Amino acid sequence: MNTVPAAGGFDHVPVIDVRALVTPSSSAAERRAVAARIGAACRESGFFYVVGHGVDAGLQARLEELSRRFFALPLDDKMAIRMALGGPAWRGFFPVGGELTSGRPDRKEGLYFGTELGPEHPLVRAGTPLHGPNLFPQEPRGLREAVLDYMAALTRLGHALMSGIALSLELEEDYFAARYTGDPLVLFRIFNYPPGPSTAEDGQPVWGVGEHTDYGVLTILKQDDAGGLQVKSRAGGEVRWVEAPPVPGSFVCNIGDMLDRMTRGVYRSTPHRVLNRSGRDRLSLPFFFDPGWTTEIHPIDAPALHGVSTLDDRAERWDGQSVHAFRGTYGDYLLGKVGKVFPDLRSKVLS
Ligand SMILES: O=C(O)CCC(=O)C(=O)O
Ligand SMILES: [Fe+2]
Repeated sequence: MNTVPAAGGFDHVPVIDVRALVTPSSSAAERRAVAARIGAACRESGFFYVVGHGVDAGLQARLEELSRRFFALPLDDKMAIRMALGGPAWRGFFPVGGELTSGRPDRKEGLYFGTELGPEHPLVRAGTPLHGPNLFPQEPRGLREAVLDYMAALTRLGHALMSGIALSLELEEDYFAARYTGDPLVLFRIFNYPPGPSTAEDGQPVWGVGEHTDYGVLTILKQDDAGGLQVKSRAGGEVRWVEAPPVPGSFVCNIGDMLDRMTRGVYRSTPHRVLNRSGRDRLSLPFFFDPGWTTEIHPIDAPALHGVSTLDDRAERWDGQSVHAFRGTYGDYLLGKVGKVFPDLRSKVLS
């Protein structure tokens, strides 16, 4: 039996043109060629940029401008939609220091959104955490429409990229849609990372976001031109933090814990972190395209993965846990994580 090769290092995040995956008239060979590049990136670093994705540049510019105007509002105005008011739907604003990674406050403020669901939706009626209506601010006008349009566009892109990931594993293109992401759990955040000293009084670095992995299958991130996203590369025992600098017109994609679990560690959920050294605000918009809440996560029986045995990486992981030990639904996994990042809100979500 083969084993997963010891993780080699990498020195950059590749840029992949995914036009063939978002163009219905593309040929099977064109789609497979893109998929092969995605597969190589997923095995090597778990990170890749996408260009040629077809998401409207005007919509992106509008959303970025409105987001900056929101964060420039007085704190009291922003707190009018604070997360405590979103209840179990887990939506709204949190101020700088309000979110923790590995127990330490991140230097970022943000807005949480998700698929807009009304009170009649069965999962909302059942009181399912992280499902419900969004909290939109009064000001700036138009943010609501921009967020909803952007989530719809990125959901389409998420489906297209998952079909490429399926092809890269020699699976049918709709493998993930048929089992996990047909009705995806979509979480969308808009973050502002204010500038500030890079060390705290206790000498510890002040991260915009501390080292972590993402929880689901695929994250699609829009970042502005400030830079500061770093990806962990490990060659032998040596750790190196590789920058993922801004690439105009691109999104940064990365694999989450659930795809790592499904592929027995072959597609890597790679740790990353943010350090804003630009001296100005950094805006970033991560979009999480994840398995449906009630879907059970299983290792994939793919020809491309036959003979691979599961890598136990718990000693290396930021949270000291192995995703490969996990049994259950994506909802179970996510609930175990979210309580740790917002301890104050945990009782509201878990009750
Ligand atoms: O803001 C970024 O560049 C990364 C954010 C991130 O890693 C996350 O929200 O999971
Ligand atoms: Fe992340």
